[in-house]
Formats: sequence, structure tokens, C-alpha cells
Amino acid sequence: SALLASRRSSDRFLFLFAMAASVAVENLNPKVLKCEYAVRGEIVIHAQRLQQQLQNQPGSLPFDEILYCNIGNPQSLGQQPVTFFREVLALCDHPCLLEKEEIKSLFSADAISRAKQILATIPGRATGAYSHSQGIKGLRDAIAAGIASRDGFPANADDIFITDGASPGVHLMMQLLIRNEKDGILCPIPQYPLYSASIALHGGTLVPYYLDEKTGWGLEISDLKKQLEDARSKGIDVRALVVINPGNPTGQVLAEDNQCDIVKFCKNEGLVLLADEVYQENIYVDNKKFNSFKKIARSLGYGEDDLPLVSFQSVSKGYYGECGKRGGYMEITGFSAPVREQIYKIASVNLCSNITGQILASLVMNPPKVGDESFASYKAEKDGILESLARRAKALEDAFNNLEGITCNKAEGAMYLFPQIHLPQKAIEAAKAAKKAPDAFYALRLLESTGIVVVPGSGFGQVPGTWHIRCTILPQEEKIPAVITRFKAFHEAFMAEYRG
Ligand SMILES: Cc1ncc(COP(=O)(O)O)c(CN[C@@H]2CONC2=O)c1O
Repeated sequence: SALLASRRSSDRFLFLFAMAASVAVENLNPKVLKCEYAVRGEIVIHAQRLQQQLQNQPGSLPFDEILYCNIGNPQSLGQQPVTFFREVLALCDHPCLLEKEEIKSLFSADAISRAKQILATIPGRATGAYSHSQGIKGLRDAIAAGIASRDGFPANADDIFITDGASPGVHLMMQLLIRNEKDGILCPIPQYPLYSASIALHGGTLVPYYLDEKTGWGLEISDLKKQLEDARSKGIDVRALVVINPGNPTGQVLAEDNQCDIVKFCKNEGLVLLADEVYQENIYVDNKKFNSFKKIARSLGYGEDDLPLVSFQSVSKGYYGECGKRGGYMEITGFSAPVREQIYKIASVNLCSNITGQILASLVMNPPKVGDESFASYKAEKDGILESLARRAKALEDAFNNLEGITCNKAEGAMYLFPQIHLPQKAIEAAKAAKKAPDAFYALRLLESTGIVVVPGSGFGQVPGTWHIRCTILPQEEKIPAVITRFKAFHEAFMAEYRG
């Protein structure tokens, strides 16, 4: 019986080994292997290891905490959620509260009425039920009303697909448009790597157009045209143009005339315009304001038949920063009914987006108005957050520009600074010896010296031979001086070490 048992255990081991070998990196989907997403890449993984070390061995590193400046995740760094939004969410998720008399002393009158209004649009008032695959109709009505109020042009609830953040909407559109590697998507360089990752996952080709650092990350139509024609000459069928406005990682806000040129370019070249507008509420300079591409297109007289346009919004950014609630939408216009049916079909495969995110998406597009009980407190919270973000952006921008070997464009919007690090040749050689991109080498040294986590510019793309890092403006305001002091000390020591 012992022999039998050992035979069984060895057979089992062999079987498991055989099974284990049946799934190996070598035999995974090559599109998955090709996909990269630097925002949570090697630097962040190393930071998490160091964080564990700090917990296990306090005092073992030259800093006492990790400062995550790699991801636009405001509430992970102490930003508070907007009270009104959370009151409405709480009441919608536990409707029996609305029957209690004491509710009036705990929640604002307009949050109570908004919750009742929202629940009335949800079949059975059941936030735990699947909804329509585009999202609850009443919430899409509210989002469409918010878009119309923002732009001054009509919006239609049937054009709205409420999504679990903007990311799934981007993936859905890449899935829809990309047939094979001969299909190309024009993307800005530097770009937010959701786009390069999604194009890789769907087996398409990223066709780059370079933002011009010297002109504050301006977008030249002539460069767009050159890249488009170059791609077409190589047999690439360019399907769409991605614009991120305000920009991530670059922080620029497009000028209105530039936006007009982009819309005309897409119409004339037969391109779908994918307008990523998740930072539409994050504008920090007085000389720029947000114009949606929907508004620009309609202002130019372009209607449904002129331009296929997808506009992406999210509850993760702005002053709300509700990244973990996974809310957002895509507004699709200018597609034929049969194409819309295909978009609906893909959306329906995932049944629906989460209801909390849906409610929040409707709230950020319809916040309290003047005269509402919550308006004053809502506006104080909103202005407080945005004004603080603007101050933090300016403080970090100035600090970077005051350091030898660093130049940094203004963050007009979004949540990031993208300084260029003019690395000495010796540092570039040291990086090569370490088999790392120079900006990744720099970012790793920064992390190990200060605990500050940034993302190397190579994770977003950059003009060859230039090196950048992306740093968020999100550490709480009282921590910004410490971030600057630590960064300055590291950078000066690094430059002294590698000065040629
Ligand atoms: C330009 C842009 N589009 C879409 C998204 C996706 O957001 P949601 O799926 O949460 O709606 C992000 C997230 N920003 C990432 C996440 O944090 N830092 C970043 O660069 C983004 O920056």
C-alpha cells in the first residue's frame, strides 16, 4: 500500500507538472506579452517591495515613507470625496434610510430629493440589479442633459454608454475598430499608455504623432498629416485619431483653433475622433478653458453625418477623484445604426457597468446648482480642491525648473508634470550598463534615495534621445515642500555623481 501511495503521489506530481507546463509565458497570447502599462510597472512594483521592507524593518531605508507620485489616484493621497455625491450614493444604496424621520438631520434636503429622483429611474429601485447595457436610462438622460448644458448643443441619452471608468470604453472602441495589424490608430506621443496597451492587446498598430515640447506640447496638423500619409504609404489603414485634452502626461490644454483644425482633419481624412476628456474639470490656467470636441464639431456645423466622434469622460479625475468607484461614459455620435448595434452588442456581453459608477457619472455631470441647499458646501469643496491642485502644480513646476538639467512645461491642466531630465552622458552609459532606459534608471535611483515614485517618460513615449519623468501633483499640499526638498537633494547628488 505504501508503494501504491508513492506511485500515486509521483503520478500526481507528474500530472501536475505536465499541467503546469501546459500554461507557460511561452504559450500565452502574444498580444498580452506585447502589452505594456508603465503607470503600474517595474518602478511601482519595486516601490511596493520597499514599502513592505519599511513595514518589516522600520529605519532600514533612507526615508520613512513611500510617496506614490506615479498614478492619478487623488483619494489614495488624502483627497476627500465630495459630500453631496457620497450622500446621494449612500441613500441610493440603502433606500430604507429615506423612510426614517432622523434622515433629515443627517443628509441635506437636496441629496435626499436627488436620491429619490434617481431611485425612481431604477427599475424596482434596485441598485443591486443588472441595468440596461448602456446604463440606466434615467441616468443617461441626466448625463445627456449635463453634456447639453456644458456645450450648448443637444445630447441624446441613446448616444451614451455608461462604463466602469473610461478605460473599458477605450478598449471597446479599439476592439470595434481594429481588425488586424494593418489597422492603425493615430496616438499622441507622449501618450497615456492605456492607448498603446489597448492597441497592442487588440493586435493593431499605433501610429504616433509627436506633441511639440518646445511649444508647450502643441499638436501640429502638419505632423498629423505627415504621420498619416507615412502610415498609409506602408499599407496601414488608419482608422482613428486619439486626442487627450487636457493631456496626460503632458498637461497641456488645446487651444480652440487647434481643436477646430483637428476636427476638420478627421472629417477630411475619414478618421474616427476618439476624444479623451477625462480631465475636463482640471484646468489651472486662466488663459485656457475646456471645450469638448463635441462642442467644437457642432460649432463648425458638423452633424451626425459628418464626423464619427467618441467622447470619453470619467469620475476618476476632476475634483471628484472617485477612481475606485469605476464610473464614466462614452458618448458616441456620427455612427450608422448598424455600427451602433455592434457597439451595443459588445457592451451587452458585459451585461452592464456597476450601478454606483453609473449614479456617480450622472452626478458629476449634474452637480448641485445655485439655490440648492448643498450648493455652497459643494462649491467650497470643489473650488478648494481645484485651487489646491493649481498651487501644487505651480510649486512643482517651479521646483523642477529651478534645478540644473531639468526643464518643465507648465501643467495647464490634468494632474501631472512631465519634466525633461537632461541626463549627462555618463548617466546614460550607467543606465545602459544596468540594462535600463536612462529615465527608468533615474526613476529607480530617485525611488531608492527618496521613496518618491514617478513613472519614466519611456513609459509614455517621447522624442528619441529625450528623457522625462511623469510626476503627479497629488501629494497633499502640506507634503509638497518635503517632496521638493527630497527631490532637489537627490537630483543634485545624482547630477554631481554623473557630471561629465
Ligand atoms: C487620459 C486618461 N484616460 C483614461 C483614463 C482611465 O481612467 P478610468 O478608467 O479610471 O476612468 C486615465 C486614467 N489615468 C491614469 C490612472 O492614474 N494615472 C493615470 O495616468 C487617463 O489618464
